[in-house]
Amino acid sequence: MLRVAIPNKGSLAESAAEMLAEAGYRRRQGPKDLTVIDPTNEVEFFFLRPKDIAIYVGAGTLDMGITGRDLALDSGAPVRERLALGFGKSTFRFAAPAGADWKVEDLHGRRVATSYPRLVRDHLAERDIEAEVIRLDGAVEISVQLEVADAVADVVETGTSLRQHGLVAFGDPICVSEAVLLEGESARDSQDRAQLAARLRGVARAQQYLMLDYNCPDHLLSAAVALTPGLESPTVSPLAEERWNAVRAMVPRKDANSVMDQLSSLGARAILASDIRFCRL
Ligand SMILES: Nc1ncnc2c1ncn2[C@@H]1O[C@H](COP(=O)(O)OP(=O)(O)OP(=O)(O)O)[C@@H](O)[C@H]1O
Ligand SMILES: O=P(O)(O)OC[C@H]1O[C@H](OP(=O)(O)OP(=O)(O)O)[C@H](O)[C@@H]1O
Ligand SMILES: [Mg+2]
Repeated sequence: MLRVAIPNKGSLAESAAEMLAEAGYRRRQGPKDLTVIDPTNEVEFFFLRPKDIAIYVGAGTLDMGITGRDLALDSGAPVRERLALGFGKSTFRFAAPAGADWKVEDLHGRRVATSYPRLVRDHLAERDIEAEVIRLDGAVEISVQLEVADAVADVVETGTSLRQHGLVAFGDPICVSEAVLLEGESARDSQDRAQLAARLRGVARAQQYLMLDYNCPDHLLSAAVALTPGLESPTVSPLAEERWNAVRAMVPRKDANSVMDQLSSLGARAILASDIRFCRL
């Protein structure tokens, strides 16, 4: 039976559980359950702290795990990414009090507070910057105000937390992160690992697209098809109304509104977008 770690709480827990349920796996019954066996799919899930997941997978006691790329790197565990999952996106950045033009070199001889000490130490060491790294468990942004640090390195999603504490990010991102499916660095591939990865890929890819349906007269069809080429090519079927067609094509979710605007200006009608829940592409 494949043994898989997933986050039991925190930012990634809900989306990871949703994605696995969409992929056809069994959910846990209660929020305190630490394991669930899915006999149909022959998988046992372990609900662990996201920070610890790479350690279990790296040690080989669990076969695969879902956690953040930044957390996996910070753990130093011997793991590799099998698949990026497209949620839990964030950057991991240095930040310091607003009003000065901070550069990474300015951290030399200063104190940097973070919950990701290995990631920060490695990044600074690569640049020959000697700074004192102060490890905190959370609420890192307040540490400058409370004078235990001169700067921080923390997860930035919207940037609200930094702004609220008078901090500005500087330097290149230390890490661009998202949730990932991990496996041991030297793990041999197997059918059950491949199946979990393929199913999660099916959900992750589906979430990147929408299905567009619209009606279009013959004389606009080639222009409309150029706007919605689909993956291979769109499905075009005749409508009962003469010289009209129904067109169906997948479009990248991020482009969907702009494509719909363009189709509408072109003269397409009844333009509908719908979610694709999972797929095999
Ligand atoms: N807004 C966010 N805040 C924190 N982590 C985020 C955010 N967006 C994405 N993440 C990712 O979630 C992971 C951190 O999850 P984790 O559960 O450890 O922290 P948390 O959400 O701050 O929860 P807690 O502090 O309650 O344990 C990292 O991979 C991080 O990049
Ligand atoms: O850029 P933003 O959208 O503001 O999100 C990033 C913030 O959210 C997280 O904190 P969380 O609420 O998890 O608290 P913590 O720092 O105690 O973990 C993270 O550590 C940042 O502080
Ligand atoms: Mg946190």
